[in-house]
Amino acid sequence: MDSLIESSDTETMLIFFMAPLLFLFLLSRFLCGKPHPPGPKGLPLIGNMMMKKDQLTHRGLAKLAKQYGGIFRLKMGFLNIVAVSSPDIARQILQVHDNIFSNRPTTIAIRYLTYNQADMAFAPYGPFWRQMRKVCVMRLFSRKRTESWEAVRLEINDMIKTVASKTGSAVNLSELVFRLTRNITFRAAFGSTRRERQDEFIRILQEFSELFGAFNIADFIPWLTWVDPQGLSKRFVKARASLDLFIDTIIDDHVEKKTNENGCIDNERDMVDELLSYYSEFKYSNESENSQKSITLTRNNIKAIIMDIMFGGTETVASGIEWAMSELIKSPDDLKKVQQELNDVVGLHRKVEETDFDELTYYKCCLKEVLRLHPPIPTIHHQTFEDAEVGGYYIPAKSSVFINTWAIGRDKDSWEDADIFKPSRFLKDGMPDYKGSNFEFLPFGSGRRSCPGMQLGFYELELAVAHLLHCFTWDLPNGMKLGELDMDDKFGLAASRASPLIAVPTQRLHCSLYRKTASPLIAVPTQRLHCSLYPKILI
Ligand code: HEM
Repeated sequence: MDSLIESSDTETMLIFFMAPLLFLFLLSRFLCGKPHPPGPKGLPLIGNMMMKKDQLTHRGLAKLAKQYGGIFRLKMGFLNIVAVSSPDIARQILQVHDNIFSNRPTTIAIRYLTYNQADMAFAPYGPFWRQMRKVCVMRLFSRKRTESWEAVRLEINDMIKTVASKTGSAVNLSELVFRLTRNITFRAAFGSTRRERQDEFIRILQEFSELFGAFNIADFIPWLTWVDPQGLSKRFVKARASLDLFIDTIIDDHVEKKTNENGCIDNERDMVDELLSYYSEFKYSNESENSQKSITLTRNNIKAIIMDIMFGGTETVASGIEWAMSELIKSPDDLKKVQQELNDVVGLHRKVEETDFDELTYYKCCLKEVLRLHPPIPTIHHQTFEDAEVGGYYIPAKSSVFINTWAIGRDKDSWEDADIFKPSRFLKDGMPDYKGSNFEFLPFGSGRRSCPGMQLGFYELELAVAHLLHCFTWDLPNGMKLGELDMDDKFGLAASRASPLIAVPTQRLHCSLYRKTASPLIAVPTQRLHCSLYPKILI
């Protein structure tokens, strides 16, 4: 009897809780009148969570798009995911309905490790994000901030010297370029000091990277957050504590330097100096958009922005350089054309300079082709503020939207021989550019949340690859044939090569051009003229 009462109680409870939800669901469908996008059928409650991990990568999603179309839906527990791989739907999301789709989805790891979205990349779309973006674009990534551009040149110089010392032997190019971009970002963010602590910082970044990528069931079934079944919380706390320890000492040093020197000397300013100046320059308030507004950055803001730069600007650029070298080594005709162009425009008696790029037409086509085939961030993640309608489908508020730029760059309707490396396609007039106005080519995204570091990132890519190709010719090691070069990618923060790129450099350009400082001129003087002609001036 008791159990009968209990079961009928449970049913009543279920009806009590479920009925309003069902009613709201039917009401929203009635009001909206549009169907959800198609997609694979899932199980009750968990939806498509049993899908294999690789089905959720850019390649897996592209496969599903062949079955369900350019927009489809996945249900992961309580989370609604919409995957897009059609240029036209991407345009509707990033341009036509940009205001509705400008939020970023977050996870428990992201929220904790960004000090509750105190950064720019994950800040909710709104006045705070706008201010943070203004600070970053105007003060950190601007072309006027010559220190960042100088950091790129200095570190590339060092990298070339390292390669020159290894000519004739196999070089792990992947490792080399990842070290290069980490060094550039570290120098731009913290200045040239503190190098001895760089390894410590890299270990912190690696732990952050693992935690960002870890599958956390509580992200999909929120009531499991309190249970923390995978025990991730302890790792989050430890990772953030080690970042606090690391950056707090750097911030303290900068504050001390500022106090001692009564402000920094302009050409010594690193990104931490720039951010510190926002302690006093602005005061942020939550007032309306048009009111007089200012921003004060807290230590947490500074730490979170520095991590944005480390994650946004390191693996992305390294992956671009690594793929450019891979594609060109695999395609000797294109490599020959690029090196001939470098000979014609630059010659072999000086280093390639930024001013040469306008004339390096074929080289620039190669870089665009690399970004088309291997966009470093292969899926861009956005989130809806409110219910929306796209492509005739209903997209509920708070859906995560994954724009598969990897699949879009290989879309057969937009690109001839879409899977083939063919830089010459970009020689034709009217070909899409990478800057965000062509939706069949979106390596830096488009619209409000597009990449603010595009100019700096492209400069690093352009300069590093040009130097590597101008100074050296590259061959595969141990007689490896071109067809044997593995071109698989792996899914992480950036879609880098699955296996490292190893190649053997042979010198083309004299590397004395890459000496850090010219060696001093030493000579022995013998007198010709009598020195009384140069009397000391008597005061
Ligand atoms: C080849 C190099 C790079 C590529 C391909 C790249 C690509 C991207 C993409 C696709 C996005 C997302 C756009 C969207 O959501 O619509 C993004 C955002 C972002 N990138 Fe980059 N990026 C590169 C270099 C950099 C560099 C050098 C930095 C900083 C130093 C940087 C900082 C950021 C930040 C902070 C965001 C978030 C912007 C926001 O949410 O408002 N990126 N990037």
